[in-house]
Amino acid sequence: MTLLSVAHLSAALGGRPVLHDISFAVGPGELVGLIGPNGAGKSTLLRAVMGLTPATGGIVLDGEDGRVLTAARRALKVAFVAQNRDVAWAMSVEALVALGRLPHLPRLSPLRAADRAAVDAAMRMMDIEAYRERQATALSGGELARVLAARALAQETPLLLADEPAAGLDPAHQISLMRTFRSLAEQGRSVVVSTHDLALAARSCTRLILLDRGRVVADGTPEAVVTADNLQSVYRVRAYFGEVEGRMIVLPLDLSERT
Ligand SMILES: Nc1ncnc2c1ncn2[C@@H]1O[C@H](COP(=O)(O)OP(=O)(O)OP(=O)(O)O)[C@@H](O)[C@H]1O
Repeated sequence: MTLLSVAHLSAALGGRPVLHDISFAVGPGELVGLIGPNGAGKSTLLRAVMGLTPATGGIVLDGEDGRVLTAARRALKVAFVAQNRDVAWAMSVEALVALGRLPHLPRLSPLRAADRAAVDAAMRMMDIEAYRERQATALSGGELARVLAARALAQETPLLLADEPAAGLDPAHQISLMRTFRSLAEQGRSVVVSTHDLALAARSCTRLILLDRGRVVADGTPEAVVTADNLQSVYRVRAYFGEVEGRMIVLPLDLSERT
């Protein structure tokens, strides 16, 4: 069983090929880290899965053809935390998080008890209850990032895609975000999260997909993907590798001297 399946996906932006023949499937229980250098195609891939960027190839979301899903139906299957954190309107944090419930509500209906519970739970998970009444446009970068993640969590979809959601978060909130994602996966959902934090990805994710210049160059366990060779050939860095509490540690140290 898969919640997301991508087959031979290719995309071009501004007339330039950006994704080349990408195929993978993600099943319930997986927390997949999407890694790769700047410009590798991580955002384009996530946006293509969401139907926000034109692409060729197959996309199946929770058993339905992603190419023909209506926006309303898609919103019941997949939530998206975008890299762009612009908020257009000065609304309260609580109202913004509650937008995540719209796909579940009949048109113009007020929130029901279950919707309020989902909003409260999402705010608790992202530690933003103290900002409930604050204007979303008057938060710090990391606070706003947690609010936007909470909106996606409130959507309670089987599949969650998040584009660099940990960027700008302090260490405690980064760890707690990844714990939340891990716990969603353990409940049988699928999460795909892009990040540049190789250490966090290696520690938290059940699987990593490494993109380079629009192609999948490695896909497997963190130990199989975050290797000295891959860091050298894809990121051009050398790193320290270790293990603490049974989990992998990786710390980029310097630019690679090998060519
Ligand atoms: N609107 C656009 N028009 C043309 N090229 C684009 C456009 N948006 C992105 N690109 C190019 O597509 C490639 C993939 O970009 P993408 O944003 O998917 O990479 P990324 O892996 O998410 O990068 P980053 O880690 O820097 O966020 C890059 O080379 C980028 O310059």
